[in-house]
Amino acid sequence: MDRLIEAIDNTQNPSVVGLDPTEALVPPQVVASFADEVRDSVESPEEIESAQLAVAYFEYNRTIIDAIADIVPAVKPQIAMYEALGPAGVDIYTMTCEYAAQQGLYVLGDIKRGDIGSTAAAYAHHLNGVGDFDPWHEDAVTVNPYLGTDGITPFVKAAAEADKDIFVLVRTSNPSSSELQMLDLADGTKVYEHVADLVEGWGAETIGSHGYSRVGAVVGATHPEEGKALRERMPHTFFLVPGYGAQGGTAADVAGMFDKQGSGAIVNSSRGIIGAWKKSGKYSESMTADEALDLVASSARQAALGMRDNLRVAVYR
Ligand SMILES: O=c1ccn([C@@H]2O[C@H](COP(=O)(O)O)[C@@H](O)[C@H]2O)c(=O)[nH]1
Repeated sequence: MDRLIEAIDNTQNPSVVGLDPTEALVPPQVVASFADEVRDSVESPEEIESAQLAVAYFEYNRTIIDAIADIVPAVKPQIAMYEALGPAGVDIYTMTCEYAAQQGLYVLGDIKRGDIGSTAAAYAHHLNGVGDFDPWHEDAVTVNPYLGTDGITPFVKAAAEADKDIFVLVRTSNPSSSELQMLDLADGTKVYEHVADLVEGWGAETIGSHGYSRVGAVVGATHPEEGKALRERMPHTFFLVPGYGAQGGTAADVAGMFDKQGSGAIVNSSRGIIGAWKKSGKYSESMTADEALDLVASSARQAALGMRDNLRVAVYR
């Protein structure tokens, strides 16, 4: 986690921009501008739509990355948005991760994998690659702990080998998260608290020079009180905090998830940054693709600066 913490220190910005493109978030003239290019490159007419969206997603992502790379430490591409397009989308996911890494950003792949040990070992190649080849270009991935220790150990091992990190789901931001996570166990703890204790244990051998291990936790901005209590309970665990912005979380809600030095967490916003152009009031259907991308860039930068400034006030107090 040392590299992430140093990137946050360098930017004085504990936020990560989520790259979660959807068809509704990319201006239509940008998608349309790739029609001729993909028509000549696909093997069958059925592939045209996904190929066209995929190249449009990459242009959109590159525009956003260029607009924010000097002010944020990290990006979090959500692989589901890319897998939804099939192989063309997966290619764009890896190209996005590579491009972001080339711009000096820490790349947190939101892949939420989890399986029995042998299969988890295969998923863990997201971190340690294939021989010397790193096809994914991620610095960290998210992992689902539902299968327990043997589903996590391969990721911890791969992360240590490759000098990378993982973030394990502990208290997620979504409305139904309490159905399982808030259940009471026989010893009086909640399920999510038990997972939190496991996560501290899974990371114990990998604590870096800033006091945090390679095994981070996902803690939703929508649970401020539980997040604050988890900060105390998990002194060596760095938090990835989604749920800011579009899901209702605020800077005040996440403040308690940071440690006394203003470290210990990074807050994600996806739609709130990459979709800011839609709320700018400046968009017009008559814009060219280049004009629309300029608006995407300026709106994303403005939203990212606003988030940074709000977090600075709430966290670096
Ligand atoms: O508990 C969780 C875990 C992951 N996510 C992911 O974060 C982003 C949030 O997107 P917004 O547009 O900022 O709401 C998305 O990729 C989720 O899959 C989460 O929201 N909550």
